[in-house]
Amino acid sequence: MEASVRCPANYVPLSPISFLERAALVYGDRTSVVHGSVAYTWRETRGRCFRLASALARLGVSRGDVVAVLAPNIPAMYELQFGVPMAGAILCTLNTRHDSAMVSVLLKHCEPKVMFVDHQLLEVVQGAFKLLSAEKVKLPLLVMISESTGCSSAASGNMEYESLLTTASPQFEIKWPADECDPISLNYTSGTTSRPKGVIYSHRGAYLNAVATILLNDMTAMPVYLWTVPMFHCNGWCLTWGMAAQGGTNICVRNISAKAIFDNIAQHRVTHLGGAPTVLNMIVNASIADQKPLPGRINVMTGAAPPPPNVLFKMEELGFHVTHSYGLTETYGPGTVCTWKPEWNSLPAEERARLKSRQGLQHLGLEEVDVKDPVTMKSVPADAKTIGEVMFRGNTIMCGYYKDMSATKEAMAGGWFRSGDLGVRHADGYIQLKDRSKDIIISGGENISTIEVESVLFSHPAVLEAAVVGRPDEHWGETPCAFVKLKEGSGANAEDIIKFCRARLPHYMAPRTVVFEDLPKTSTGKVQKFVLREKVKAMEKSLFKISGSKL
Ligand SMILES: Nc1ncnc2c1ncn2[C@@H]1O[C@H](COP(=O)(O)OP(=O)(O)OP(=O)(O)O)[C@@H](O)[C@H]1O
Repeated sequence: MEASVRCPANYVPLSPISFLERAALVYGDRTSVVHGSVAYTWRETRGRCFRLASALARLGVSRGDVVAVLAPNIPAMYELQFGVPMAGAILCTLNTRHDSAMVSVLLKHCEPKVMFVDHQLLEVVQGAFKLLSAEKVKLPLLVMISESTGCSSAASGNMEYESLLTTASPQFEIKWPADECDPISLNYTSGTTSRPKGVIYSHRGAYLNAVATILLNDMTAMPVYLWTVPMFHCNGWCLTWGMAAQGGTNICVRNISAKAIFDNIAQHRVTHLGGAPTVLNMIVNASIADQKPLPGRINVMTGAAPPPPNVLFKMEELGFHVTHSYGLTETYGPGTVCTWKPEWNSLPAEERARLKSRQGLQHLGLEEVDVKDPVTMKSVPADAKTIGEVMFRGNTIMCGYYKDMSATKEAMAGGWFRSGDLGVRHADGYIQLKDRSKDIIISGGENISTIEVESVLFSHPAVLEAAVVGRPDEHWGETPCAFVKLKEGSGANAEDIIKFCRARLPHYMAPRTVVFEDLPKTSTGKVQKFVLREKVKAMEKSLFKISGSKL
């Protein structure tokens, strides 16, 4: 329209760096980060991030460079989420469970200029550097993060985080993104189904997803957030930035256990936390000695894997308010939310848990989530039965896979981001995941949702954890094979478990084989089903098979 202008007065590229600037003004004296006996205010956190950015500039980091970090949820890890983008650089947070070989592969791919490493993970990085040196790959500058503040690590010959901050200038001019679509971070996928892919996030997407995640979490101002989600995973589902937006307090914990969760909730009067269903499972199976009464309302956001209804039910029994969200690294973490409707409160508890285990609809940052036939691109009918691929479209979809244009184009073909997840749509519009396309079992021409079978297994009183994969079968193609970890002291056998499932599922969906053992998981709480499938093949002859059982 005439006289409508775009100028600095009415247009500023979106960036979550602005959350920190505002937090230091609005919440300056309030506690920003707590880790053991260490605590900072928002003014101090901003000051430390300035020093970090100016130290990075002194080390030669400039716009567009990658800075990597391998560290658990500690204050330095939080500060890097702001300090690195303030220097104009791109933060690459690596998974703390990776070994030297995987770290070396990822470092070779992302070519960081500087690498920060927690002192407990130094050996992993040293191993990775050795491998890179053997390949004559240029190594990044290494900065070690020590446990105690201000200590020097001259002995190891590396720079040290606190010393770097102490000697850095507190003055720094933030290198704001020239364009809001400039990259802010590089996140590798969990590697559940294949080799991790490098997902590029923009300042704009990070800003929008942080705001959407705050809203879906019911986060009002000044929440107290317990960090049970790794900050390396999708920048802590974008809440590293979101906590600054709301002037919250970040409670950092190096190692997560049920005891640590209950202790920190009580000590800091935690209002929010998040976690994959494995974390929820840890909470509901906590020993009586580890449990403590909840000091008030606690909102828990779960996602990253399908939450079994039985686990949701037990969380509710303990008094937690769980919000279920679903997404991928490619959607900046949370992408949908199972928005809770007040009229559901009066339903029986099992029904409430069943409704909540659905993945819901897009959050505010996305335009649309749909379940489509991947070939015709037609939406499936909302009949809760027809399976299609879950696809997304909107402003919080990744910019692309780093250095992989063909994978980027393939993932976004047809104007939608293709998740590789299979789902259905219910009559009320909510979507529900049935499986990953790589995990679904096809038995005698019927699709078997491993998520559905696992939900039943989780409701068995003796089962602590369960995962189902297809076992090759000459006649049926595949039959379900359950890997089960039992609760301590419980004595269920394979026959009990198969009978239990047969009483609750169509016969063909019930496992025909049960293997008792620990489940291999990624550090983001997903079961590595490809490992289980390999085991099924390798153990083919020695597996327990219920004698005479027929589909
Ligand atoms: N709420 C949820 N319910 C069911 N599954 C979920 C939920 N949230 C996430 N997931 C699963 O996690 C996947 C996304 O995981 P992530 O991006 O961390 O990497 P990955 O897919 O596990 O790794 P890779 O792509 O390297 O195999 C989704 O595609 C989906 O299968």
